[in-house]
Amino acid sequence: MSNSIKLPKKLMLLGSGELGKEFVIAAQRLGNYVIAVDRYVNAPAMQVADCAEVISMLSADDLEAVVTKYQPDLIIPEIEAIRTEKLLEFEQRGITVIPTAAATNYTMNRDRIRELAHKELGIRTAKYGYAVTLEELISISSEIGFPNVVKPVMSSSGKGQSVVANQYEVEKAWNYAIANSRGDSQKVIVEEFINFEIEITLLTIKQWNAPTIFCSPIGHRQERGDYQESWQPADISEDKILQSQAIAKKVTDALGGAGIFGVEFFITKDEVIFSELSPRPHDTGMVTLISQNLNEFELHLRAVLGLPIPHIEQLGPSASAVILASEKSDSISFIGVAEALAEKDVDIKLFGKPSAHPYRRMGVALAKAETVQQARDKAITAANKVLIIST
Ligand SMILES: Nc1ncnc2c1ncn2[C@@H]1O[C@H](COP(=O)(O)OP(=O)(O)OP(=O)(O)O)[C@@H](O)[C@H]1O
Ligand SMILES: NCC(=O)N[C@@H]1O[C@H](COP(=O)([O-])[O-])[C@@H](O)[C@H]1O
Ligand SMILES: [Mg+2]
Repeated sequence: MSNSIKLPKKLMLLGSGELGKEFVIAAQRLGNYVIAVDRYVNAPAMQVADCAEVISMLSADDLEAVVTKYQPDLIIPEIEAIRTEKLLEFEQRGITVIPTAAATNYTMNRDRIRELAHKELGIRTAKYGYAVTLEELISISSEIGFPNVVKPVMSSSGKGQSVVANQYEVEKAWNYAIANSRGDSQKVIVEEFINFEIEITLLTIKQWNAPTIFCSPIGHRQERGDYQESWQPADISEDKILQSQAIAKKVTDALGGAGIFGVEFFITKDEVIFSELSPRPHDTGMVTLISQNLNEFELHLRAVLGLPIPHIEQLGPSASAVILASEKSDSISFIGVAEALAEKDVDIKLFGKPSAHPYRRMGVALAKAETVQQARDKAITAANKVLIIST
């Protein structure tokens, strides 16, 4: 099989943030040619790619222009906000879209992936409903009960998401969701609030010509719907790992194609509840930059190129903690990196984003230790040492 794979390949990355940057590094190490595309100049992955293009990825015309210009072998989406109907057209023209054009379309809309998982595949999810007006949201919220979680169907990283404690907070949640919805979508999903013991990401690697394989589960903690820290391995029972693997296999088989998927679950005392998934490396999976022999970006690359993955090794208790900006700035420096790196088994990645705004993720601290708790403490301590200053 491997003899038939000819390198280098020409890869077009749609979205060039921190996840893309690590993917480009992995791709470059095998000599591939990468065109990094995003909506702004000097995005992290552009800094390490062969060339860069700044376009609106929601514009079919812009996508057509870059694809015509470069004629890539593969198109690799890195974010959700892409005109996915256009990807379908590229796929029909013979360009491989990762994992498939249909999968990117399913997962950019919370309602589409939810209907696939729950209605078509019969997978357990939180109770949910949809609303396109405030009146509908008021009515569906009282059916679902309180507390519940309201999210725009088109958003990511917690944008527009809020936990609603009672009926008096519904209007505020509606306004917040609509104001932070991607594109012109006016649809929100309201979900039963799951009081989970832990939430996990199960990195699931779907291969062209080999069985689906899994990484050890990653535990994580979120605030404002956005990831703050993650750790591996997550302490959950073997039985629940097998249940989550079975669900991840079912959903990723339905989506098809090849690549890594970050499949998110809520784990309660008795249940494994499917939440959502990314058809690409996952932010919480950045912990694999320190915790595995092959990180999630190298795994994604191997899977999409059809290269073998003979063995994934988990290297012991590990954690990641985010480095967030607190202010708006177009000119950024960091201090404290030396102090953070002075600790054994700590690493820092700064993404090189050209501008900051409150809560924007600018870097990540990684740590390994004897126990998961120690690794988490170490990663958080390191992240706190790094200070972002405007220059
Ligand atoms: N029904 C729910 N019950 C409890 N917590 C929830 C629920 N839905 C979401 N959350 C919390 O909010 C976080 C973000 O939600 P979700 O993953 O749906 O949003 P997202 O915007 O797609 O995030 P990302 O793009 O970073 O994965 C979850 O990881 C979880 O911590
Ligand atoms: N949860 C999805 C996620 O983490 N995506 C990552 O964040 C970047 C956008 O960052 P920005 O908003 O700071 O530009 C994306 O390009 C991707 O790398
Ligand atoms: Mg999520």
